[in-house]
Formats: sequence, structure tokens, C-alpha cells
Amino acid sequence: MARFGILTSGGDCPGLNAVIRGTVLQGTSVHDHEYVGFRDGFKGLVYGDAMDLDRSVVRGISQQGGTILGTSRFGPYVEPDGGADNIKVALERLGIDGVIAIGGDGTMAAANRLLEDGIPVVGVPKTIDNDLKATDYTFGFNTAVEIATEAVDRLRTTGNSHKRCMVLEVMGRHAGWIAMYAGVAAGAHAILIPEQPESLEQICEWVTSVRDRGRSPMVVVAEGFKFPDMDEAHSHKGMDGFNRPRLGGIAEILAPLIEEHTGIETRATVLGHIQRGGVPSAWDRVLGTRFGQAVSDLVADREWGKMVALRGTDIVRVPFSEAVGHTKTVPLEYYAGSRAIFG
Ligand SMILES: Nc1ncnc2c1ncn2[C@@H]1O[C@H](COP(=O)(O)OP(=O)(O)OP(=O)(O)O)[C@@H](O)[C@H]1O
Ligand SMILES: O=P(O)(O)OC[C@H]1O[C@](O)(CO)[C@@H](O)[C@@H]1O
Ligand SMILES: [Mg+2]
Repeated sequence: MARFGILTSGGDCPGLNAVIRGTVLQGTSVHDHEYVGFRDGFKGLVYGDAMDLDRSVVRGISQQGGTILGTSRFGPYVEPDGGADNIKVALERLGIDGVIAIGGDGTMAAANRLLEDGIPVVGVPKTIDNDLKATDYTFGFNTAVEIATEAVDRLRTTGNSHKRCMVLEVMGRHAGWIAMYAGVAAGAHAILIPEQPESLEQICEWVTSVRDRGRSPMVVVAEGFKFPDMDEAHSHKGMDGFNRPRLGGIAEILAPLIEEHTGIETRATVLGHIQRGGVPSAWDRVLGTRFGQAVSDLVADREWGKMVALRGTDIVRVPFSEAVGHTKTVPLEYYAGSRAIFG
């Protein structure tokens, strides 16, 4: 009987459990597969730390946030125990025929390297940031947008009551999809994204024009937003597990600047990991389940080096090369269209 190992890697994301369930149900009922789950991302793969995944283990998990397997930013090549040779030994010991890596662009890059080193591996794209180019949408994004939109709606009522300018910071390292969708959905007066620097003068002009017609300005800013004179996004929290700057905090810089330049009392809120945790939306559960079922079919066909993806309404198979090294950013024409009605 064919046996496959599943891992979740990178930041967690609502819908991961729906993928795990969809894979196990499709694989066990349609293909007669067996599955195990590696704990804590590539760490479990490197150390052969795995748990059995059968129908009873995945029962009722689609509606749970996070991942029952745990996740991490541990790399499969981390010394002293990582590397393809060691992983091959672990896979052989556990009797595993192939690996399903569920993760973002970094996870797909790692999986691609493992593939080149002879490990049979396929991928499932996940990220709340929706910045993976090879798929139209990733699960988790819809949930994050719902949470961020509700946050904007709530900030508006308190902002209106006090006649304050409210600034909400959402996630988005290189791509401002969450900021764009939540900002447009909630009718924000300015949306600031990593793709398009905006000057403080321009932001204050939008804020002032809102105030001048008797409204309370609402600004949504992505964590990766930069003023024109910034080379890198704001970071003051050190590095993450993969040695990249941890972002977050640009709203705390922006709010006092707006207050100083416009005279409008301004407050900042950083939404943070609230937008990544908790129950997935129905849409994300459906996409996660479809991805899970499709990746079970993919390993049944032994099409290593591919990732499942959403194109239009279809689930398709794309090579890792399409998913690695290309960030799906907000098109500048789309931003320009939205920007035309800021203020
Ligand atoms: N080019 C690479 N070669 C080997 N390992 C890599 C590479 N890129 C990333 N990794 C490993 O894969 C892990 C997961 O990648 P990353 O932290 O970028 O998250 P992700 O999968 O992109 O998800 P998200 O960005 O949504 O949190 C990294 O922490 C790192 O250990
Ligand atoms: O604090 P963590 O878990 O390292 O993750 C933060 C990052 O994760 C992401 O949400 C992607 O999952 C980015 O937008 C953000 O910069
Ligand atoms: Mg990533």
C-alpha cells in the first residue's frame, strides 16, 4: 500500500486542517493510500518525527484554525542533521513513498530543492498574504480579509464617535492584498501597500480632505508599506526563524506623523496574528478541501515536483518552477484605480 507524509511549513493559515482532512479522506477512500503527518514542518521530516493520519484523526478538523501537525520555519537543509541524504534515510525507515509539503513560497522553494536532490515531493500553496503567483487564490486569504474588514468596520465607529483618524495595520510583507481587499470592502479613505510608496504629504492630504467634509478618516496600511525614502520595510522586532526581519509597527510610526501634520487626533491599531488565527471561512474550508483531494490524486499519479493550484474555478497541477521566485503583487493599475477615490 502506498504511504505518503504530509507537512505544514511557514506561517500557519486558516484552512490547513481542511487540506489535511481532504487529502486523507480522498487518499484512503479513493486510492487506498496510507498517510502520516510530519510534526512542525520540515523539522519532522528531518528527524522522522511523524504521527499516523487516518480517518479518525482528521474527523471534524476542517473547521479548526491552525494546523494539527504544527508548523515552523525550520529548513530541511539546516545543519547538522538536515539535507537530502538524511531525509532519504528517514523516509525509508518510515516506509514513505512521497512527501506533500503545504506551505508558501519559501516552502515551495525548499521543496523544489529537495526535488532536485531526489526526494519525491509535491506541494499545496497556502498563505493568508495571497502572494503566490501560480494560483489565483490561496486559502486563508479569505478568512484574513473577513477579520481585517470587521476590524476596519469596528474602528470606524469608535473613530466617528471621537472624530479621530484611525490607522489599521494588516499583514502583507511584499504584497498588499489583505490591505486592498479589507480597505475596499470597508470603504477606507486611504490604503497603503508595499507595492506603491506614498508620501506623508499625500497621505495627510487624503486625511484632511476627509476631515474637511466632516468625516473621520480611516487608513489601512500593510506592514510592508514604505515611504518613498525608505529602502526596507519598517522592522524593530529582530529576525524570524529564517533570518528575515520581522515586520510590523509601521502604523505606530504613521499615526503620530498624521496627527502632527494635520492636527487630527490619530490612533494606531496593529491587527497582527488575530488575522491568521481562528476558524476558517466557509470559502477557505472549501478551497482547502479541494486542494487536499487534488493533491491526493497528484501523489497517486506520482507527478513529483508539482503543486496544485486554483485557476478560475478549476484545480490544476503546475510545476514548482511556476510557484518559486515570483511574487504575486497587487497590479499597479488596480491600485491606481482604487487610489482615484481615496480621500
Ligand atoms: N530557497 C530555500 N532553500 C531551502 N529552504 C528554504 C528556502 N526558502 C525557504 N526555505 C525554508 O522553508 C521555510 C518556510 O518558508 P517561509 O518561512 O518563507 O514560509 P512560507 O512557506 O513562504 O510561508 P509564509 O510566507 O506564508 O509564512 C523557511 O523558514 C526555510 O526554513
Ligand atoms: O510572526 P510570524 O509567524 O513569523 O509571521 C509573520 C509573517 O507571516 C505572514 O503572515 C505570512 O504568513 C506575513 O504577512 C508576516 O510578515
Ligand atoms: Mg512566504
